[in-house]
Amino acid sequence: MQIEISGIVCRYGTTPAVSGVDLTIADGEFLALLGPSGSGKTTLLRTMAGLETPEAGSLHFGETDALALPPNRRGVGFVFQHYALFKHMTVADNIAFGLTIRPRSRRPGKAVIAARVAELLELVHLPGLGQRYPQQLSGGQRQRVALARALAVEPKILLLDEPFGALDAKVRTELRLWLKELHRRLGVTTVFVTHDQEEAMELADRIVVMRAGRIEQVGTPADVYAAPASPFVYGFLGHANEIPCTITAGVARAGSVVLDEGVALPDGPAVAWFRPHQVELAPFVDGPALDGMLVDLHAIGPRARLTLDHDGALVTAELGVEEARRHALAEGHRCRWRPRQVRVYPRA
Ligand SMILES: Nc1ncnc2c1ncn2[C@@H]1O[C@H](COP(=O)(O)OP(=O)(O)OP(=O)(O)O)[C@@H](O)[C@H]1O
Repeated sequence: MQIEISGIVCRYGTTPAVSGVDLTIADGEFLALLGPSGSGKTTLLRTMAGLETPEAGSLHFGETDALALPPNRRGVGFVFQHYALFKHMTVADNIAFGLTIRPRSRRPGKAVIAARVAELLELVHLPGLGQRYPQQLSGGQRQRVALARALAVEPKILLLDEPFGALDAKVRTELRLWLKELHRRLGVTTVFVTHDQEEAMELADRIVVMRAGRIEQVGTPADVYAAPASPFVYGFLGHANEIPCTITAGVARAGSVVLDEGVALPDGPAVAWFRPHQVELAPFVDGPALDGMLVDLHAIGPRARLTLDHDGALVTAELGVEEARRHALAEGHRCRWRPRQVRVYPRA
């Protein structure tokens, strides 16, 4: 089911939460809403579910005006961060819940519901656990039950609000892969909220980066990572370094080092951003370098992480442990370095 969001504005009292969002989500797409706390992700998701009413804008699911429908008529399945399972019901009854509360005319018979529950338990890899209660399951298992419950009513749209937020890192990673596979099999249009850029990168077909109630950038994970539209997006997608630079006729320089030769910005001061793995240490084959004092050096598995003090700004570099060893580095040493690649933005 395609989702068409146009000019959505939401406010809590006088607090703006979503300030004019336009977005088209394709049928079958897996879309991540990514952004810092308070950027409006959850409010936008809840608006799609019908749990918030926007003060302006329109929302269509296919040709249908979704805002004209109550939540239970929108054909959406919803999963929250904290497994909102009914504690006094078995896993099977939890999963069946959405079907059993349907009006008699649309309610399937008991045998059909039991078969559907068994099928969903298989789907979420929990066969045979239907008679347990939620407290007899691990956190990861409870989230899978929550997902099975959301899927029971065969939603056209699945809305997930930090579904793995409360779980530990290992279980999160497992469930991510599992969710990706599930989405591939079912093809349900899925929108999920996360503030974890790695989760968004790994799962989503497209990422919507939100900031203060607005969309800052929309694109595939590769696009957003390779070409962040703003320093905000750049900084949000992973560890980032920034150094001042000067632009002259489209060439960005820091000291005598040419950082980029094709900058579409006017002459004058600007800021060059780069990632730790894009830092190169001398000896280079050729060319000038920047100066830095090594203030910290430690290895994390096969990678070495260095912190350089460059004119009072701290720059993080990351290289292979072997390469770091070849440079015979030690804290307190001066290094010559340069970024291999940068993105240049106007000075804020
Ligand atoms: N029930 C509420 N009452 C008043 N203000 C609210 C309410 N819910 C959210 N807000 C405010 O609306 C803004 C957007 O909140 P929202 O929860 O949508 O952001 P978010 O990006 O999902 O954040 P998080 O990642 O922390 O969940 C914030 O300023 C928040 O403080």
